[in-house]
Amino acid sequence: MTDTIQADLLAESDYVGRLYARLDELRAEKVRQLERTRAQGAIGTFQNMSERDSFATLYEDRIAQLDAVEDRLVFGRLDMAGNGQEQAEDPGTGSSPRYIGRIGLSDDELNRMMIDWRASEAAPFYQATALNPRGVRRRRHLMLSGRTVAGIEDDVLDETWLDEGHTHHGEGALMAALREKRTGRMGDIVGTIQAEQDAIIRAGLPGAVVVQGGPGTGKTAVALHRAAFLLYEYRERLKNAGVLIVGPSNSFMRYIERVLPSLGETGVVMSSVGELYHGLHAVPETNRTVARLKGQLSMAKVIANAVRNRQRLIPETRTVVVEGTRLSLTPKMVKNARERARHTHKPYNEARETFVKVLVGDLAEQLRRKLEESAGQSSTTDRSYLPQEVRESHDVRVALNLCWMPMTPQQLVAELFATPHLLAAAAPHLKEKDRDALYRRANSPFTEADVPLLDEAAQLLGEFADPLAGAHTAQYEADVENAKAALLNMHTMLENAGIDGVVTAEQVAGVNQETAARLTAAERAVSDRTWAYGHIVVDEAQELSPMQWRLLVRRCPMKSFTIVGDIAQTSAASGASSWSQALEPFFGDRFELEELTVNYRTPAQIADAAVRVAQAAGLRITTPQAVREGDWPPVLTKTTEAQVEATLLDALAQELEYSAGGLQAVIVPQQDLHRVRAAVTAVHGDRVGTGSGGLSQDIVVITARESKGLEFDGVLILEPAELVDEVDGGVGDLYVAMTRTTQRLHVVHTRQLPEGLEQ
Ligand SMILES: Nc1ncnc2c1ncn2[C@@H]1O[C@H](COP(=O)(O)OP(=O)(O)OP(=O)(O)O)[C@@H](O)[C@H]1O
Repeated sequence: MTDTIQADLLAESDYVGRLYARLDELRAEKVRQLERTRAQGAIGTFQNMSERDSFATLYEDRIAQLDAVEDRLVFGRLDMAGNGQEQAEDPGTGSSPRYIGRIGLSDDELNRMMIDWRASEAAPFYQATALNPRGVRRRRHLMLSGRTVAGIEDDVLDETWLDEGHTHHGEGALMAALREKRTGRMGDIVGTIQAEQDAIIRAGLPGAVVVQGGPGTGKTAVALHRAAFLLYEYRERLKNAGVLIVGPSNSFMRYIERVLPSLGETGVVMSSVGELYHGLHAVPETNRTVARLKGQLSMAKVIANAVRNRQRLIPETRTVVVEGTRLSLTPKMVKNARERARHTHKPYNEARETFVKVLVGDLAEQLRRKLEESAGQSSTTDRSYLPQEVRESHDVRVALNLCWMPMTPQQLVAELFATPHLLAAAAPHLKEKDRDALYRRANSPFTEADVPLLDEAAQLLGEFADPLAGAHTAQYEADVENAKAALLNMHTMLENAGIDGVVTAEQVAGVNQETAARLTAAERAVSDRTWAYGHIVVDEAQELSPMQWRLLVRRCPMKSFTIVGDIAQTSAASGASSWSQALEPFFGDRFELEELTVNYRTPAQIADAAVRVAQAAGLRITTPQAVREGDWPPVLTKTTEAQVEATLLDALAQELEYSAGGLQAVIVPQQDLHRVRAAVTAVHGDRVGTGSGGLSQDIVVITARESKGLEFDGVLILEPAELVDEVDGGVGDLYVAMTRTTQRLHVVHTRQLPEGLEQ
């Protein structure tokens, strides 16, 4: 190492040390503040306690944020043609540097020490080029090892600096980042964001931005960095509304979950499409016909019909007994009450209150007349208790419920698909064979395709509050019961101390509601189906059905979206075949289409094979330019049915040697998943995981569908022809599977290979 490099590494390490010292100081200060707040104890009024809790949460969040930015706190330095706004002059270069890092840092006197990568002053770090240097003389990447600078990469944009001796080059910060072993968790790319990516990340908040890009072009990375940017740039606007990030599966959400915290953002709501209906963990929909049918926009009408059909008339007069008096409930009375209830235009469960009120009033009037006739009393007698008697009559409850039963979305959807005549009435436009395909037992688990239908039903049904029952919600009643039990002990203590009656169970239950009001936007948003987000990021968006789009647009009425995906990777039966077709019903033509063109993940030799397979099958794809050639072409191993398992295990052993501690995926057809996982586990034990794997597991056995969005150092595919067959002959899943690797691809097959795979 030359003396200049050595000296620069030391000088930079010195500065970086000061940045970390500042981070430690801030952290210690917040820890002290938190301890002081907690030490105030659980005394004082509810308001004091609630303020104390709010401060404690604030400090805890800040400490978590400061902890999360520890790794590679700073990664860049810009030497600008001085404009008086920079940090203190560097005596070595005579320039005024800007350090770029994960968050902004200032010293005690408010002198800027490091700029947040999202600030506009940091933008030239990502955007400056030799042609348009934007005032940058030198861009420096700092590669950290712990808290010291282990490497420097320079990019000189001012040619007068080229001879100064203060420039260092290696393989490049980007290449070094791409060479790193995968951990099963996505990392941030904040130090090496490329210009075409940066332009998308920094696009404004309003409107919908669609990012189309082939495999490995950084769509997911860009989407997440954009979320972090928007939260920084539009903090005030997004603070209360929050940002929702939606991805295809739980393993994908686990794969990306650490990126935003590492960028200093913790308050984002993340959800797979199967979890979008609060409290429900929907399973994947494996029946492609069902997925296609339930994904169609016409399902909204089916659900609306199903709700309407639950408001029934009665064919003939029915007798109901109230306190021994026989009353008549006529078809006309029910029809009139239904009309009045529908006229309120309220959701089903809320409109039911009107329905019940009208009929209870009518029946109470009938009862009054009958009582007066039989007793011969005048109408001045107080009869105001009669409606209550009518409400409490068992007969009346049964009769009214039969006409207009209060319902949950789960009940409505489960009964709709389990009861052929209900479906026939709600979906007359469907062919009988399609309705038969949709049939399933009432207790079957809900699938991802049901999620938007449940959401639609919830929208139309509204809150469940039974006017035939008490005024409070079940949750409130439960809270009061809990509080009563908790207070019993306390009252004894207070009585002993000569005081009582200070708090009631109702007050304590009320505090629960206040607590709910103090939760962060993110926490409230998760549990509130009607929450309107300020921005939604959708990853693998090509897979969404029209009904899923409808749900998401409802969650963000401002239609501020970042939508990333690759049309060529569509495999869902109800997924998109073009962005305009998918988005037109919701956004019209009001969306910006951006394209990413460089594949950072898959080496060219393997990416080319994937492109050949896609093109041979007639898939229209954009072919991104791979940044690396790679050391290995795809390895193809043919075997027989009898030998397939042994061959696969041999191939895996070989690949594990190559990947040497990296993450290895075995991607198999759905039908072979359990068998292969068992066989691989028998040999490799608890090294074998599912989903994206984890730090302790370096072998992952999954289906092509599950591999969507993930990446591995090596990929071993079993029977590609089967991956094609299981999605009705589409090559989308095989294309996805082939492009998950950063290094090697090995294919084991007994059947003929799909066209294009062999060179
Ligand atoms: N600018 C960059 N610097 C360093 N690494 C990058 C950069 N851009 C992308 N990458 C890396 O390339 C890989 C692929 O990125 P990402 O998963 O975001 O791509 P994608 O377009 O979503 O892929 P796919 O559609 O195939 O799932 C990731 O490991 C990511 O960290």
